[in-house]
Amino acid sequence: MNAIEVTGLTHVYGDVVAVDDVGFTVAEGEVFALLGTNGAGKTTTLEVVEGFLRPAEGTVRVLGRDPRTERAALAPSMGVLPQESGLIGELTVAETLSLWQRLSSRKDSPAELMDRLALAHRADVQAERLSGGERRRLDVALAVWGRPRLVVLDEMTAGLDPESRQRVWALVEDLAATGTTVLMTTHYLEEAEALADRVAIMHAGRVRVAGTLSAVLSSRPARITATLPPGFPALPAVSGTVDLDGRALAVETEALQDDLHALLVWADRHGLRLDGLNATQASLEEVFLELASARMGAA
Ligand SMILES: Nc1ncnc2c1ncn2[C@@H]1O[C@H](COP(=O)(O)OP(=O)(O)OP(=O)(O)O)[C@@H](O)[C@H]1O
Repeated sequence: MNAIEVTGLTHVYGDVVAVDDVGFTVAEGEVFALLGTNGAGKTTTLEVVEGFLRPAEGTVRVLGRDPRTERAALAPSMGVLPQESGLIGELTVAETLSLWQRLSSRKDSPAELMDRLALAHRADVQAERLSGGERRRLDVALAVWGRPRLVVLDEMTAGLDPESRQRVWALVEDLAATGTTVLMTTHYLEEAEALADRVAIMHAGRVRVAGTLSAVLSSRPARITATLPPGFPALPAVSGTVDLDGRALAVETEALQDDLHALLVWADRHGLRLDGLNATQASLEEVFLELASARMGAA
């Protein structure tokens, strides 16, 4: 079953079309990352999924329910991390978690969560006195409280140092391993690479590319680079685009295996060494930047 089904979603603020005919599904137990440029419509999409916004058009089902009209019924199954912190400034970390213990129908261990998110030494500090990263970690603790069936995480590691980011990743990996569905946004592409089963890249309100990470990456040309030896003979025929700058060879290709094979056979036949030979798939960052710049240019 799909945990989330979004079809034809459009949302407008005044005359700004923030989300324009967006559709995607997230299977139960899947980690799905929405990526995109600033203002692409990610938070708006999440807020519709969370039931906070009524879309202008389209349908959204979350765990089989309408998140706007059935929010109360969904609450026990869904944890939400908004982009902006919603903590009560006067409450300490420990008080915040024990309040959650009383309010939530899900049970969890404040001590364990504080430990996992490196907040134990800050247990008696008021939320308003925490650092930005500590507040974010406390927000994350509330979102994952009691291992909900579904968590929606908007920029969960924004402003976190690398060690804290690793802790949050470990928490999300652990949730996913026990079957929680995760819908997340992030500006850190390595975060999507580390955690997500599938990604969708949004730009200007639309989903431009979606799929598994390997499908998204293989939709873009791969690259072979090498330094050719002095006086190298004529290059072999390859299907990709060859860029030769002196002895520096770069080939952009949709057929990485075939073109690499052709180059290696050619080098072998002529007894050549290809210094610094490197063959790589496009990175998520390349896909992202290419989409953003192409679409902006076209806009
Ligand atoms: N409350 C609002 N009123 C008017 N316009 C809004 C409002 N919230 C968002 N927008 C506009 O809607 C568009 C999408 O914004 P949204 O916050 O969904 O994007 P985002 O992808 O989450 O961006 P970011 O990565 O910067 O957080 C932007 O053009 C934004 O300026």
